[in-house]
Amino acid sequence: MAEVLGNGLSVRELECTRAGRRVFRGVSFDVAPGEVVQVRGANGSGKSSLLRLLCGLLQPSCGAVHWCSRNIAARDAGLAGDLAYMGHADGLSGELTVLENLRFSLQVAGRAEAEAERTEVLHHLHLAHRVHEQVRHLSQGQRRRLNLARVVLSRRRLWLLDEPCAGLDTQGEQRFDAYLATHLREGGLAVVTTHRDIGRDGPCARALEMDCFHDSFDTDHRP
Ligand SMILES: Nc1ncnc2c1ncn2[C@@H]1O[C@H](COP(=O)(O)OP(=O)(O)OP(=O)(O)O)[C@@H](O)[C@H]1O
Repeated sequence: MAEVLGNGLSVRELECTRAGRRVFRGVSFDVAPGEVVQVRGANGSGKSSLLRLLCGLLQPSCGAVHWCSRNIAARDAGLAGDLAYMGHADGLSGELTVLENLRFSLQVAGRAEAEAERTEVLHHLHLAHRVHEQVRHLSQGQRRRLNLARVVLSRRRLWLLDEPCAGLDTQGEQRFDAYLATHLREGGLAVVTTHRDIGRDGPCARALEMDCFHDSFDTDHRP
């Protein structure tokens, strides 16, 4: 196996099979500190599946993911303590308020003390006036903003974000871009699925086209 990064994410010859069907194979790439990889591709090409493999929620049928040179399949690679994952489902409790949801997440992330920072981020994401409302009363875009607040405040090194801008308005997208830029500047890493052009002008931004990793006879995912 080719050498893996000692301080980042290394993906080698990754193959994904779901319900007995191969989704993709031969995916290899590295993400070093300060870099973002933008995962692109047609519907069903495996973008979400890739992210779930990267954080260990799915097991690969072939290949491996290494975090700081340790295989995440070993479960002791330290990935859980470094990872902020945003999936399609937001994982928020509709019964709890914005503040209660955030407090709970930050406690789990070991960042319960980040109160001043929390206030600032909520203000920046235009959620400050909704903190005592139940999350079930928020719009989809507001829920996405709250999820973004969770990711930002977790201060984890590795962001794995699945369509983080879905439902965000233009201002929300700009806020996301700003937080991502700060994260990278501070040495963070990110893998992001999105159809928007994020970070493409940055020196370390790279696109990963999932449509390149399918069997030629499998046309199910093609537009
Ligand atoms: N829970 C599941 N069980 C079995 N197969 C699944 C499951 N989830 C997704 N798949 C299949 O895996 C393939 C890739 O799906 P995935 O959601 O990763 O694609 P995607 O590129 O993220 O799609 P989209 O752009 O529509 O969100 C699809 O063919 C899909 O049918």
